[in-house]
Amino acid sequence: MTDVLRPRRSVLYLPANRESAVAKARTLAVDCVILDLEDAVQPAAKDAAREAAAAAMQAGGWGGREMLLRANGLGTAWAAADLAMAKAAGFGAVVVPKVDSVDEAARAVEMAGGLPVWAMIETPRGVLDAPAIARVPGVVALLAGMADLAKDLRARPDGARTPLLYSLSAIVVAARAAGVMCFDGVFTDVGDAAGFEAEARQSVMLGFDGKTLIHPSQVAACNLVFSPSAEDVVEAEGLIAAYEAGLASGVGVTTFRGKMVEVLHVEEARRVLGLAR
Ligand SMILES: CC(C)(COP(=O)(O)OP(=O)(O)OC[C@H]1O[C@@H](n2cnc3c(N)ncnc32)[C@H](O)[C@@H]1OP(=O)(O)O)[C@@H](O)C(=O)NCCC(=O)NCCSC(=O)C[C@H](O)C(=O)O
Ligand SMILES: [Mg+2]
Repeated sequence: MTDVLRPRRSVLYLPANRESAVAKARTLAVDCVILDLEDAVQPAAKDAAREAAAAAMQAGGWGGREMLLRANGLGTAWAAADLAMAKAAGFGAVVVPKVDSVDEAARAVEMAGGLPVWAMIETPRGVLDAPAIARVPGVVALLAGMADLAKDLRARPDGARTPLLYSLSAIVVAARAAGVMCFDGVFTDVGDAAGFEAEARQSVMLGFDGKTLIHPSQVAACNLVFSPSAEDVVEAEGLIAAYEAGLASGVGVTTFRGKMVEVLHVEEARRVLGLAR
């Protein structure tokens, strides 16, 4: 069972075998850490990286950060050992790349041995099957992999990610329909702070719960953009108070700051307050 009100704004990837990054991640204000064994680790280093990931977990020092392992794809020779280690070493969940179908999602859940699965949607087929993948019991989140997806689509994303918007929204719709979480893909230009912030704001607008990151410089902006602001909290409290005043006077619909308020707005306002807390 996943705690839906636990903030998961910033989800940082790092190569499991890069010692300086592992040490740095323990000091960063990230909500989730993904030790990567897949694309950030070259084939010859896979076994050593798996050992490094286990050692990093056993050494501790991760505080309240949620710890995930990104395993290699299920079709590889490394996946079974990756997932067995994740369970044995005490990771909180596993990220499974390139999940293409319901069958593959079900296999991931089985191989994860009870650990929650965050399924990566990063192939055209994965996008089309995302609604069914998200409903597989044991899958608790969809993770957008927009670099792989753009490659497979032969898309050339602009600053507004125009050719990817269909897929990004499809991932959010699939996740929300199934009641699981969803996280946006990475922004690869680590030197472009303004570009990162703009993309993170677009993630929020699309409905994602958080964003995956690749560099410490992206953490603070991500947390800020995905946190309810002080104004959001004041707005939510005012809206709930207005709705409750309406109920007390016998009406189920009222206005707040000139806009209609119904129970659905109150539900969203309560979610915002829960997150802010
Ligand atoms: C992108 C990087 C390769 C850049 O590396 P580098 O230029 O060496 O970074 P810096 O010199 O600026 O690093 C400064 C210090 O910060 C630490 N660091 C860097 N990145 C991280 C990180 N991700 N987490 C924690 N700490 C980090 C460095 O170790 C330096 O520390 P120190 O020496 O003590 O000062 C690099 O940032 C990187 O490797 N990022 C993560 C790459 C990764 O994990 N990729 C896989 C996931 S993304 C993906 O696969 C896409 C997806 O699947 C899709 O299809 O879209
Ligand atoms: Mg990928």
